Amino acid sequence: MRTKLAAGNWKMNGLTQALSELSGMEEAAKGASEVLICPPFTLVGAAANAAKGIAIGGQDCHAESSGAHTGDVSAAMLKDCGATHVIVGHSERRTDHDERDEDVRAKCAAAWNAGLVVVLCVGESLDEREASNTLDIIGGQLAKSVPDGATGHNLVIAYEPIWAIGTGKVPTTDQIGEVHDFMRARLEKRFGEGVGRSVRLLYGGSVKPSNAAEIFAVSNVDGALVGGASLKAADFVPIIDALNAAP
Ligand SMILES: O=C[C@H](O)COP(=O)(O)O
Repeated sequence: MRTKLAAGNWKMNGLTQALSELSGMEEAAKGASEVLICPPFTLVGAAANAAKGIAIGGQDCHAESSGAHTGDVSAAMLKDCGATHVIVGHSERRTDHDERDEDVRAKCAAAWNAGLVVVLCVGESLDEREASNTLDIIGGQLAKSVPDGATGHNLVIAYEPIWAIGTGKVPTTDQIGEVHDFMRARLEKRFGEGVGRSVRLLYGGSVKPSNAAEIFAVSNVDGALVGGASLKAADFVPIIDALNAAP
């Protein structure tokens, strides 16, 4: 049985005052689902100290554990200040920082070396979907981005169609289910049924209180990676509640 996961990615949002939102999420986080918030680097340590019953993660890490990389943060540094998870391969990193699957793979391995759980993002562009290439793209990203050594404890995959991020556009539940079933099958084939069935698969892209329950009812959807609607407890709590109530 996979424990469901409600993950919030605050992206480049949040000053110190934003930490007050965490306390508003704590009651909902007592439910059956795990709750994870990934604030900007500047708030990771403070969030880890403040949060009760909520896991804290980074939004990226460097592939090396230390060295001359001005402005970067290593997985070991995230772990050291209280993070338990890290997002890697988000499409905004792939676009803004030209990250390729090989980079994502190296970051994932570095995070595992530091003892962090990785939330690894995959997803197709609108052009790729309209060309009916979605499953090829997702299959390629999974093959190239995920290192050997995955387990249900160290890896979470987030399917985030790029065209659905921050746009209010959401795939149909059939489209989400098709990709999630495909990812499950690919993970089972590569890592064996035991591991493949234990890796949690999140959906991300314009998840809101109004559509969360419908998305969480889709087969092989084990939770969500939520951007905008994770910034405020008033928006995120109904999503956590919907996940707690999901079949
Ligand atoms: O990491 C989160 C995703 O990019 C989704 O963002 P969004 O919920 O604002 O569409």
